[in-house]
Amino acid sequence: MGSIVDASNKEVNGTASEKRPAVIFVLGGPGSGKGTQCAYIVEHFGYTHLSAGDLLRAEIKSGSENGTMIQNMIKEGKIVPSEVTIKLLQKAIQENGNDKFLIDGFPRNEENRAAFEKVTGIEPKFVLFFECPEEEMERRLLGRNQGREDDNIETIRKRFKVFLESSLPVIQYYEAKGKVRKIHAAKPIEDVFQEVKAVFSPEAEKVEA
Ligand SMILES: Nc1ncnc2c1ncn2[C@@H]1O[C@H](COP(=O)(O)OP(=O)(O)OP(=O)(O)O)[C@@H](O)[C@H]1O
Ligand SMILES: Nc1ccn([C@@H]2O[C@H](COP(=O)(O)O)[C@@H](O)[C@H]2O)c(=O)n1
Ligand SMILES: [Mg+2]
Repeated sequence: MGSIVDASNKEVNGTASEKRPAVIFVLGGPGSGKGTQCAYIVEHFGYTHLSAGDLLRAEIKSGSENGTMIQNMIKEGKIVPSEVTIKLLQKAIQENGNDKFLIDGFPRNEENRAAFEKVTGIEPKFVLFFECPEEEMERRLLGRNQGREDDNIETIRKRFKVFLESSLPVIQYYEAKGKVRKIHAAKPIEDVFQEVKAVFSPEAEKVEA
């Protein structure tokens, strides 16, 4: 697996057109537990986890020409132009041998969603949506302690606003298509994973097919 095809299934990168990878979008507010649960899904169900935020942070560290722009956007809780994020996701998919991916924190707005679909022709199998109250997400982010420049109260409030205004409409778009699998995320990590596991069980996946 590895090459990316456009919507007409023509080759875009890599070798001749191959089957598109299976993609699950993992969405939810900042601090809802997306990364934490993705790590468990990887362990139990063999997916590869790609976090859009992690890819953008790695791009800053790499000294790329886009680094300063990305850093400023992240500090302000803003959404980086789709072109930049999609290139990073495409590269990560291409470089990986797996054929099934969890794409965490993407699409973050309508522009992300439409551009990804247009460029890759990939429709998500389903969307995992971690629903969590803001007060709980705020508590988690302020206690995360991973040295993230956006885990301060000022930026957290901006991220919540962007989530409500730009990301929720994307979830509603997929809801209308019957693709959203909602998870109640304001529970202990293990309890959340029990709910996640049910979505990934072979029986549940059969219904998706
Ligand atoms: N169910 C939970 N209960 C309590 N704490 C949790 C739970 N899930 C995750 N956490 C903790 O909350 C913090 C945020 O979790 P995580 O990084 O998984 O969230 P996220 O949705 O990926 O956030 P972001 O959008 O900012 O990347 C971490 O410190 C994590 O250990
Ligand atoms: N599709 C995306 C995803 C993320 N960003 C930027 O990165 C920040 C951190 O994202 P996390 O998922 O790790 O919380 C986010 O606030 C955005 O600034 C983006 O632009 N586009
Ligand atoms: Mg995360």
